[in-house]
Amino acid sequence: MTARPYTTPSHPSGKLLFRQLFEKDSSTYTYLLADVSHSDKPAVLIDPVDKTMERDLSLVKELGLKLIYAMNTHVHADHVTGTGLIKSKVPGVKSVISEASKSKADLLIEDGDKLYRICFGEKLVSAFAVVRSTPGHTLGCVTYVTGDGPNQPQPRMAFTGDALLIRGCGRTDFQGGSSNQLYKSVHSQIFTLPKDTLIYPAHDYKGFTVSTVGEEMLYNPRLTRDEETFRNIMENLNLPYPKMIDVAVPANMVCGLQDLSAKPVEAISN
Ligand SMILES: N[C@@H](CCC(=O)N[C@@H](CSS)C(=O)NCC(=O)O)C(=O)O
Ligand SMILES: [Fe+2]
Repeated sequence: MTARPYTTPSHPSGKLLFRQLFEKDSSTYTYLLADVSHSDKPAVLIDPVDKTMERDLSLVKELGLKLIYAMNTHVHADHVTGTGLIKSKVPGVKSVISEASKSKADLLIEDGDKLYRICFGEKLVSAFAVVRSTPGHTLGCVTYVTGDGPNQPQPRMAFTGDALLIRGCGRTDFQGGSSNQLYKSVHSQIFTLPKDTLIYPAHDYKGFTVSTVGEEMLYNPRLTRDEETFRNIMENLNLPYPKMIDVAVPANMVCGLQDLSAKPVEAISN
């Protein structure tokens, strides 16, 4: 599977490489970010999917990047995360998820944490992303924000997982979901970001690729409403449960499949 050609521009800053990748069965977006201003080219994957792990790792290899983190925005219910398989293929990669998710991972992050790019041995140079806690779709949902602070690669991007979708939002009817909490999270943690912050969600079911905070504050049909109307909307979505929920949630509580007998990434053919 290849990336959608129209969704994979390089980042305009020239220093932060950016790719938006798509997994069609679950309509999931995976994001590849890399700091290409340094020869190590440290990189992270946000919300990789097990099915597209080989595609993603091939891209990392082709671009000469050094993958350091395989990050999850939350415990996904509709697909198995690729973070476990990635760890088994690329030694040294750390899996990341929130402490509040009650999952297992190498790094358990919480609100305000910064994920660093690491160059020159162990020297911490600059933050890749700052964590904002955005529960409501699940208890442990987080949003990763890049470019939020001085000397950070611009523009500012918010990887919102399922908390905020383009012209929509994540459902709140399982995994500790709460419409009141989601409403509060989006308004206090996402809509307070500068209006030109780019919104990159974990899913899209309508053909959208990117939005902005300002655009969603004006046009999101759910989150622009008052809290009671929002609760009514969420209580009446009547969505069927995700087909893979019984497989995906237990697997994702340990950051996905961990096939330790897998071949190293160098052995993956294109
Ligand atoms: N049909 C899909 C699952 C679709 C779904 O429930 N999507 C979730 C995000 S994945 S947990 C959601 O929150 N959707 C919100 C919406 O308004 O659609 C499947 O069977 O996998
Ligand atoms: Fe989800």
